[in-house]
Amino acid sequence: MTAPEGPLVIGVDSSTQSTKALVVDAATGDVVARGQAPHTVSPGDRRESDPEEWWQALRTAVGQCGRAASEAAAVSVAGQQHGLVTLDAEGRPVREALLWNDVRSAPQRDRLVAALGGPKAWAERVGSVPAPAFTVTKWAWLREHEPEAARAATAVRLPHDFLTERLTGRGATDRGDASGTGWWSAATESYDEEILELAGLDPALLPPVLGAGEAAGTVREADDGFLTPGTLVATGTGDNMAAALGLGLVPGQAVLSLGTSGTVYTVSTRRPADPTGTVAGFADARTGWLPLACTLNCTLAVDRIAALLSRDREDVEAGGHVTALPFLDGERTPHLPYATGLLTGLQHATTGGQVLQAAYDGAVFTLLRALDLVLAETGEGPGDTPLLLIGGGAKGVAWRETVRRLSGRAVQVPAAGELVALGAAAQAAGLLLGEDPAAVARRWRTAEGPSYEPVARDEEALDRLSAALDGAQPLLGRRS
Ligand SMILES: Nc1ncnc2c1ncn2[C@@H]1O[C@H](COP(=O)(O)OP(=O)(O)O)[C@@H](O)[C@H]1O
Ligand SMILES: O=C(CO)[C@@H](O)[C@H](O)COP(=O)(O)O
Repeated sequence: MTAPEGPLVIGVDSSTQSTKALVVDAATGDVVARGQAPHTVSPGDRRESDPEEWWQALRTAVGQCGRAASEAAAVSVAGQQHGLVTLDAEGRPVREALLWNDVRSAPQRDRLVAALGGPKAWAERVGSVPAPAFTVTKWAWLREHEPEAARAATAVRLPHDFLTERLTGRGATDRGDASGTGWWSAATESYDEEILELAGLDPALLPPVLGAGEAAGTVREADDGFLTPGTLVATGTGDNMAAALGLGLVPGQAVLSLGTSGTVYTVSTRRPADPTGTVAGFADARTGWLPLACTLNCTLAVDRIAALLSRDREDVEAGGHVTALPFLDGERTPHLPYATGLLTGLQHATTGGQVLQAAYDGAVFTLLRALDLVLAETGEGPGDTPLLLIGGGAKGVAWRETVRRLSGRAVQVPAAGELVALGAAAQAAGLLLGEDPAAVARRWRTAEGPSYEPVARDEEALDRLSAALDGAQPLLGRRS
């Protein structure tokens, strides 16, 4: 390997299933070392993970990068959004973190939405109508179901700022991830005291929200050698905000990310405020906005259906009229927290491969429907640049071909696979070099990769999926 041209920086992606770490040459964007360590998520209706495991996974993944990691001059941590981390006075988790895909807080969500005056009030004030994913609903759930745990919390954090604090010893968060809590107002760009009061959360438990380009601190002495004490630590951000940075995204470009969650988003200079709640009006990790829609059932749901059918995930077949809405664990987009999966149109002639293809179609359909609304929030047209396909699923041919067939758009798959970790690395490089991190990523050419021409949109499948969703609303919306 050639010697790096510039200083080294570390980008960390602490997402739902694993932590990934990259050591990157800040001058060229070349990845000089990488590491990865898995996370455990509790099964059943709980979606919880131990923050201590994230910390150990971060140490393992960075440790796998070897000497390059200890030579790095700056580091940044991006994390799965929304998770509720509660800490005691010693900085230890009071209990496991409640994750973004845990829908048990749906009743608390409904009560909070009503208490502030309904969806429109939330959209105008916070930028988003909270889904049960949002941290504020999880805090309300905790206070109701485990009041002793809520009382024991002396600090409330998001996943990425918990990890950043472990590195620096100082609490801090950023506007991007703060915008997914539900208690940060997009209108005033500050914590909303009325909402905190409604949720029963003392603002003193929250970290300061740092501005774009500020440092969270430096790696503290106590950290026994896996990073060099004094290394600069950037604010970090939510994983979707980091991927937007990592792609150097500009208004007019749209992203479809296929991971544990499915997300569609773009960046915008206009502050989003969608009262239907489909589009979350997140802040980005700079000074702009990140209108985004998120589904709960993406790669894991389709992989589960492949496993039920005993098929490889690529073993799909075209044809037939089977329709699947793979809402295995409730769904966020559309807002159907109590939904379960639906299969309709099965016939004697239906094959297993067609059922699997139907699951892909169902997962992609909900994302593409939401993408139209995401783009509408920017006030600009749909744009004619290719749809950027990222996340673990972007490696799959079945995913890519389903997106092409149901979108009718050109699709580009960035060759750089780890856009969240790269975005965090770009943030670290931006801090170190005094540059805009998105400009750093554009200089690194992270979005480049094979492009696939548009194909005719499969209107028949889209109509069938729309009809199935509309027809099944009463069934899918019911609380069992
Ligand atoms: N070669 C592949 N083809 C299709 N899907 C893949 C491939 N490799 C990984 N995946 C999918 O990627 C998912 C993980 O994506 P990732 O973006 O890393 O998740 P997260 O960030 O939510 O932890 C897995 O659930 C798996 O289904
Ligand atoms: O809740 C959201 C976005 O609002 C999710 O996108 C989470 O941020 C989790 O991301 P992955 O682990 O699937 O990347």
